[in-house]
Amino acid sequence: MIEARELTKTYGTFAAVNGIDFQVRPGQVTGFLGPNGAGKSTTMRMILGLDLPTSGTVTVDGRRYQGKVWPLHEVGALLDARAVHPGRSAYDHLHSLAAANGIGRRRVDEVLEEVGLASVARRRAGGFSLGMSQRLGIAGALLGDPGTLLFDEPVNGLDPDGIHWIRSLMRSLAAEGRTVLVSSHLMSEMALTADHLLVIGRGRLLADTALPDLIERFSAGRVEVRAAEPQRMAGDLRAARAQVTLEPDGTLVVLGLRSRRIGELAAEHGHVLHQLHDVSASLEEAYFRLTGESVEYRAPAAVAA
Ligand SMILES: Nc1ncnc2c1ncn2[C@@H]1O[C@H](COP(=O)(O)OP(=O)(O)OP(=O)(O)O)[C@@H](O)[C@H]1O
Repeated sequence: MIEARELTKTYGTFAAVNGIDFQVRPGQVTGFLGPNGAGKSTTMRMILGLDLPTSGTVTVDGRRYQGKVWPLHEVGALLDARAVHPGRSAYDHLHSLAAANGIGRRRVDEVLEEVGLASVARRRAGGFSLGMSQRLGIAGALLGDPGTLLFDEPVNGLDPDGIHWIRSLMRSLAAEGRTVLVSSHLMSEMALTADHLLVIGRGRLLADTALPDLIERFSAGRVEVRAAEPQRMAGDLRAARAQVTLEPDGTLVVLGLRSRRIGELAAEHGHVLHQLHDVSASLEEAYFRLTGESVEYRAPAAVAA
């Protein structure tokens, strides 16, 4: 379990992380989401002890970082996949990490196999593609078989096969009872991987929620109706104080009445309905609405000529 209390990191007067509280529980994948510059990497660096909080605390399994980087058998992390000496082979890189942590050679072979790099283990890491570097970084995180794992943007540079692989890896690590925190700025990717979400924007926590609850929160009771007589149906719905929009394809988008009541109303007025369904927000939509105010770097809107 990772636990942050009032966690804050300031650079001069700028608060990159601004008094956030959260728990990352074992046995599930927790997605850490937010726009560029939201404070995800800074938070992860503080969890790992690579950066000290300006104030507040963060603990891993109830313990505070004690001035040394967490040993690999406690916390494994993928932060910057390119942070490998370019002249070293994948094997040598992992072996030196292993040796510094009292981990045997056999485990190096195991993780190389697990991440699919066994056949290129003797090649220079400097010649690796971004996807291969990501795999090497992940191998480093797994080396000590730790109970807590942090992955910063792990699918960067991976092809669809690689993306699928990393999703299953995260899920199986969580299923083994480990604590897994994965950062991303892509909601669509997290939708397929995470059980729980922490959403951050401008250094503040915007949501700490199970995935379905986030969707529910932004769905706002929108109902779509297709009726044999859309105009007459719209009139009857408006008379019942609903807000109704008639789309060009004849669909009525209704706000302010639940689908059950709309069905009853249709029966009362003798309408034939072809479709009646509650529209839930997509996760992407929920995310954009949640973070809309906190996007730091946005392309300027096109100026009309
Ligand atoms: N060493 C530093 N000195 C000054 N400002 C910093 C430093 N490190 C980070 N920041 C600022 O803190 C904010 C948060 O950065 P951080 O890298 O944590 O964001 P992020 O959510 O990981 O973004 P991204 O998705 O782009 O990686 C940014 O505005 C960044 O410019």
